[in-house]
Amino acid sequence: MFRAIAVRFLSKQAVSKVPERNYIPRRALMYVPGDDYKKINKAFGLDVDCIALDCEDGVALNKKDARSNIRAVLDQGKPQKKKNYDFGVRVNSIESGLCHQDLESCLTGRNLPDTVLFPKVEEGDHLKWFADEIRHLIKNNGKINLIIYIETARAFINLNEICKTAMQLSKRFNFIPSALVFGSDDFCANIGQRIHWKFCMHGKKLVLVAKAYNLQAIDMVYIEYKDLDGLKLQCEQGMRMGYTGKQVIHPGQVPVVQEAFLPTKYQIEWAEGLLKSFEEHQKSGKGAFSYRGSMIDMPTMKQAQNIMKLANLAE
Ligand SMILES: CC(C)(COP(=O)(O)OP(=O)(O)OC[C@H]1O[C@@H](n2cnc3c(N)ncnc32)[C@H](O)[C@@H]1OP(=O)(O)O)[C@@H](O)C(=O)NCCC(=O)NCCSC(=O)C[C@H](O)C(=O)O
Ligand SMILES: [Mg+2]
Repeated sequence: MFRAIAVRFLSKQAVSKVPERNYIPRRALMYVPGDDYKKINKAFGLDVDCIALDCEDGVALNKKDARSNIRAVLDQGKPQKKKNYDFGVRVNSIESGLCHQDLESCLTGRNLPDTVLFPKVEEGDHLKWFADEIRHLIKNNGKINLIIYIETARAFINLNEICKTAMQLSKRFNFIPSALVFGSDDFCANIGQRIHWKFCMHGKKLVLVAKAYNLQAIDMVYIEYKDLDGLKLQCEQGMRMGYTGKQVIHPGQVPVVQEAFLPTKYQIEWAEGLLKSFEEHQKSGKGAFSYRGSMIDMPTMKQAQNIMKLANLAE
């Protein structure tokens, strides 16, 4: 009796451990240097899922007052576009000594950004620091999404602990963990390498852990920004690994990435047909059946649902 109650209690705990979240599309996550008004205005005219005004690496060390520009942009209110988009601010890392000033500037004005992008997170304690900061800074029950950057060897070693801490803290503090980003450029610098195409193993680990915690996984930046064929190829590789989006640094990259992280017409047609067929077979009492030469059952049906969900959300 006691065991049955304990099992029921534990399984309830396990189920509620990783919450479902509202899905905010972030196929292209576009950086815009926060000190550059011209680029900021340009970005607001683009059809892009996520705009991240940057205080960190896209901004020179002697221009770190970018945070004041960003505050001014936030105070004017989020520019409205035909389609909603995620409006974020990437602050500097804790280690830089600039993070507190960035957060103070960007989170205490008239309007909050939708999302804070938090670079170079290496351990759970970094998130405790962050949670404590925003507890003091954000007023009136405001809440933000949090995107966590994984870009050092230590971060990869501590990945599970980082996500677990984020989940636990989010129950008590005013942020919602939304995504992990693979900061491959910083990762290369951290481990003393130059070329990052070979780091699939780490990229896969990031996807795996992100999915375990219902987080989006956002892939590496492609710095050869004029090579759109190479970008497309890398998007496809990332998508096949399970990434849901990619970092972008130039307007020319946006349409390629936005398109690449959508299901193709063929996939949508396949999924629609499969779902219809699945329903009919369920009614006639068949769990498994044949569809266009493949065996279909519950997991394949869920894959088809994922495709349709993505297609509908990004419309
Ligand atoms: C890479 C760039 C420095 C190139 O800039 P530029 O020479 O100005 O490019 P173009 O002349 O081709 O630009 C054409 C027009 O587009 C505007 N533009 C360019 N980039 C952006 C942008 N990011 N956002 C908005 N608008 C942009 C130009 O102003 C031109 O406008 P117009 O004259 O009206 O036609 C530049 O693209 C750039 O600075 N990109 C951002 C760099 C950046 O943010 N880097 C850091 C992020 S990457 C990262 O952090 C990776 C991760 O952390 C890791 O560790 O891996
Ligand atoms: Mg980085």
